[in-house]
Amino acid sequence: MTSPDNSPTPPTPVDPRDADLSGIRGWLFDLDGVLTPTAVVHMHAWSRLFTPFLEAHGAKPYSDDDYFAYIDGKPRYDGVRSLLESRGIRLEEGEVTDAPTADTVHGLGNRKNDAFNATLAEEGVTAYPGSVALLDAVTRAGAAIAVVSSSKNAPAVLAAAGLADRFEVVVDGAVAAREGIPGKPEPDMFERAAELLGLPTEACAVVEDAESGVKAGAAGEFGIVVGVDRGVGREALEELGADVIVDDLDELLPAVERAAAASAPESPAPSTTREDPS
Ligand SMILES: O=P(O)(O)OC[C@H]1O[C@@H](O)[C@H](O)[C@@H](O)[C@@H]1O
Repeated sequence: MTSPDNSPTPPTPVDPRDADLSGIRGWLFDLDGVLTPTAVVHMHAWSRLFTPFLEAHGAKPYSDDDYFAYIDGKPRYDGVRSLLESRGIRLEEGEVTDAPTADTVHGLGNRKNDAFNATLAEEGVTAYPGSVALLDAVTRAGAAIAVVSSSKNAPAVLAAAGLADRFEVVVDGAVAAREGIPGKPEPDMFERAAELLGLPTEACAVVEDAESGVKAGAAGEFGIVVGVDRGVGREALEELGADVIVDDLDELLPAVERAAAASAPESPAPSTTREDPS
C-alpha cells in the first residue's frame, strides 16, 4: 500500500484483543520499559550525565526527547556516540576500563552506568504487574520465553525484580559483546534468542518499547512485533513497524487465552455405548 506521496504506508495495527497469536510458540521480551520500569532509571541516569556535560560544552541542552531519539534501547556506548554526534561533539573512544571521570566515549558511558547502579541500589525494581500477568499466561500456555536486552545490567535488573528464575535464555549487552552480535536496531539479538529457544523466528513474538527495538523486530522475520507505548508514542511505534500496540501488556491476555484454547488437544468425546445391565 502507498500513501498519496507514494511512500509505503505501514499496515494499521490491530486491536490487541484481535491479535493473531496462533503460530506463536516463543516470546522475546525486551527488559527495560517492557518487563520493568527501568527505562525511566536509565533515562534519569543519562540526563545526570549529559545535562552538565552539554552545558559545559556550550551545546544545545539535553532533554528527554534526546533520550528517545538517540539513546533508548541501544547498547551503552552506541548511545553515547549517537548523542554526541547529534551535537557535533567528537571525543576519543578510550577503553572500557576508563575511569568514569574520563571525557572519552567509554568514560562517559561508565559515568552513566555508575548513576544507573546507584539508583537501582537505592530504589530497587518492581516489575510491571501487566507484564508479569502476560509472562504467567504465555508460560501456562506452554510457550518459551527469553529476555533480549541491550543492557549489560539485565541480570542485575532481573534479579532485583524477582524475575531471574523465569528465564533460561537472556541475550543481553554482555552476551552480544562476547559473541560479536550487532546491537539493536539490528535484528540479530532477537534472532539469536529464537535460536537459543530452538524456534524459527516466525514462531516468535518480539515485545519492545524503544524505537531501536521495534525497528529491530520489524527488520527480522518474526511472527508478530508488539509495541508497548511507554513514551515513544503510538504513531511512532506504528510507523516503525509494530503490528500491535498496547499501553500495558495485560491487553494481550484475551488473545493469548484464545490462541491457547484453539491449540489445546480436543478432549475425548463422551462414550455413547450403553452399559450392559446384566
Ligand atoms: O548501560 P547498560 O545498562 O548496558 O544499558 C544500555 C541500554 O539498555 C537499554 O535496555 C536501555 O533501554 C537503554 O536506555 C540503555 O542505555
